[in-house]
This record gives sequence, C-alpha cells and structure tokens, in this order.
Amino acid sequence: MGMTAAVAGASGYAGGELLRLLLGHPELEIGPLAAGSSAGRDVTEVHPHLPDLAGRAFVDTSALTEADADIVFLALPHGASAAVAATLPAGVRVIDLGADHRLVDAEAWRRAYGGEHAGTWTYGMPELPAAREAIRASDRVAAPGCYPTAVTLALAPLLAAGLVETEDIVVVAASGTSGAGRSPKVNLLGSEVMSDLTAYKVGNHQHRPEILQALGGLVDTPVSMSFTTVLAPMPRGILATCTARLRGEGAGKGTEKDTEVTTDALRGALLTAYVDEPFVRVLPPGRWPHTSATLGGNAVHLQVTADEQAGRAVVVAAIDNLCKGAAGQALQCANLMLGLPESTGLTAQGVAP
Ligand SMILES: NC(=O)C1=CN([C@@H]2O[C@H](COP(=O)(O)OP(=O)(O)OC[C@H]3O[C@@H](n4cnc5c(N)ncnc54)[C@H](OP(=O)(O)O)[C@@H]3O)[C@@H](O)[C@H]2O)C=CC1
Ligand SMILES: CC(=O)N[C@@H](CCC(=O)OP(=O)(O)O)C(=O)O
Repeated sequence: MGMTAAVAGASGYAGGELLRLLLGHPELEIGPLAAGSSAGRDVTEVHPHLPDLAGRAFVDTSALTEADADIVFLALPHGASAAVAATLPAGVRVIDLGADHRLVDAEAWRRAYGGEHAGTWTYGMPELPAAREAIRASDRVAAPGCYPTAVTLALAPLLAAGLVETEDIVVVAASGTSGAGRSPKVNLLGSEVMSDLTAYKVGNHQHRPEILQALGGLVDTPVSMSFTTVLAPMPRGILATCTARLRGEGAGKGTEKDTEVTTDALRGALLTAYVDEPFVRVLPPGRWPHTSATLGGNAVHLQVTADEQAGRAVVVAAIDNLCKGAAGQALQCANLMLGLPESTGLTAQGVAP
C-alpha cells in the first residue's frame, strides 16, 4: 500500500506547487488538502492547472488532526505552523515550508519575524555536509527559505574550501513575485510590478540570519554579509549574485597579480562539492545561469568566476523559488524521511521557453 501525504496551506502558491509534484509522485497518495479561507472550494477553482484534482475540496486545517497520513507538509504563513503541528497525530512526519522552525537562535527569529519562536527542527538542505543523514533520521524538518537555498548553495563550497573570506560577502538577489505568496498586496499589483525593478527590505531582510546560520556552520570564523533583495517582473525564479573576497596573500588589493585563487579553483570547489548531487548543476565555463532554465524543475544552476581586478569571487545561482526554493526541496526531504530514493517524483529538467 502506498504512503499518504497531507498538506496544510494547499491553496497557496507553495502548496499548489507541492500538489503538482505530488500528482507525479509514484509512491505518495494525496490525502487531505487543507486551506484557510478557501476551505470548502474545489481544488481546481484555486489551482486550475491541476485538473486531476477536480472533485477534491479543500478541508479546514483542523481536519488534519484526524488525518491518517505518513507525512504532513505545512505551507502556512510565518507563525502559523507550530499550532497546527501540535495538533497532528504523534509519529507523523512533518515538513514545515515556512520559516517558523529554521533558526536555532530564538532571539534572531523574534527579530526577523516577531512573535514567539516555535523551536528548531532539522534544517532541510540535503546538499550541506552531513545534512542528508540528519534529515533521514528526523521526523520534523524545516525546509529552507527560497533566497537561503540559492545563496547558501552558491557560497557554501567556496567557504568550506577556504577560497573566500568569511567577512564582507555581498549578495544581490532578484525574485519573481510568487515569492511573496498569493494574497493580494498593493506593491504586487500587476500594473505596478510589470516593467519595474526595485530593491526591497534593504538591509533588513528576514532571510539574512538564516543564510548566516547555514554558512556559519561551515567555517570557524564569523560570517558577515550585505544582502539586498530585488523584486523582478516575473512570476517565478530567483537569481542570486553573490560575491566574496578571494583569499590568498594580497587578494583584494585590486591588482591582477595579487590574487592567488583562480576561476579554476573556484569551479573545482563547486564541482567537487556537488559531483554526486542530483539537483545541482555547475554550468560549463562561460555559461551563466538563467532563471527561465530552472522553472518547473528542482535544479540549482551555478556559475562562478574569479574577478581578479576586484579580488572577488562572483558566483551566481538560479532556482525556481516555488520548486527547489520551496515545494521541490520539501519533497526531496520527504523522500529522505520516508526512506525513498531522494529524487522520487522530482526532476532537474525545466520548462522552456
Ligand atoms: N512563495 C515562495 O516562493 C515560498 C514560500 N515559502 C513559505 O511557504 C509558506 C506558504 O507560502 P506561499 O504559498 O507563498 O503563501 P500563500 O499566501 O500563497 O499561501 C498561504 C496558504 O496558507 C493558508 N492560510 C493562511 N492563513 C491560514 C490560517 N490561519 N490557517 C490555515 N491556513 C492558512 C492559505 O489559505 P487560504 O488562501 O485558503 O486562506 C494558503 O493556502 C510561507 O511560510 C512561505 O514563507 C517558502 C519558500 C518559498
Ligand atoms: C518576492 C518576495 O517578496 N519574496 C519573499 C520571500 C519570502 C518567503 O517566501 O519566505 P520563506 O522562503 O522564508 O518562506 C520576501 O522577500 O520576503
């Protein structure tokens, strides 16, 4: 008999992407689908791109208490997950796609999100050192945020290999509008977003502590990072441009010969770290990531160079924020937790054009 997955927040963007993936998953049946204000509506009214769910109605979140599910995905607004998790039957595996259980430091969580910290679950980024084993052994996993997925996977191998300095990292990352969820917001009106690019939450983005926590776990010295997010006029995708000072005697002084770390060394670190990873692709030399190439798939596309004049490594990552940045990564973790092959129901191939 197959295993069953239930979803809270199934009417949202991340929830909808998860349903799309679950429909193609050979080992997981779709159990109760819970929503907030959409409870009672047919799933296809909210997600017309999922016709195979016609006739299925969203239930109220309280119905999950009775759910006979092997795994429950929580795709709820920040602050709402702990109360729902507390009502779930003992022994059921739970993955939180929201931020409630990602941070170890309760004070950092309160500063970023407000309200009380709900606790810390296993961080669900399988590509980090030793993470896969921890996820397999956990029954509670916090799926990483969308920006933290792109930025951490871009920088982790360079920091771990000691090729870049841990301080003075600079990241500018652009996201499509679905990153903000589907509830109507004034700054997301189509007529205002189209043909516009703007920075937002400058110097104050809630994902910075999460990225610092993930990267800080890889090195012995403090990590500092300027992090600027940009809203891009497209529905999906994140492009993170990350730069860090090259290590080595004289690196960063601004002349070519001062720098010891080469592009080949940086590429080598990425290739070595990700050689066996099913969803991370280091692109051939000279080809830079496109968000459009990642859409609909669970892939991360990476490219790196040593900008010797600036004395900095430049590494660029592209992901689909709703797939590898949310639902796909959560399903990757679910496969591990359920003892299934990690890639079950997932693909690294995208949709184009
Ligand atoms: N969008 C993204 O790219 C990413 C999102 N995430 C995280 O996933 C979570 C969901 O995000 P997203 O899908 O974008 O958000 P949406 O706003 O699109 O969806 C929110 C979902 O939560 C439901 N909901 C809202 N309030 C309640 C409540 N009080 N009780 C029960 N259900 C409720 C909504 O139901 P209804 O609409 O029916 O009221 C809807 O199903 C968030 O924590 C987000 O940070 C993580 C990574 C990336
Ligand atoms: C475009 C946009 O507004 N993006 C959101 C991403 C938030 C999100 O999805 O948060 P988690 O990944 O932590 O769940 C933002 O920048 O706040």
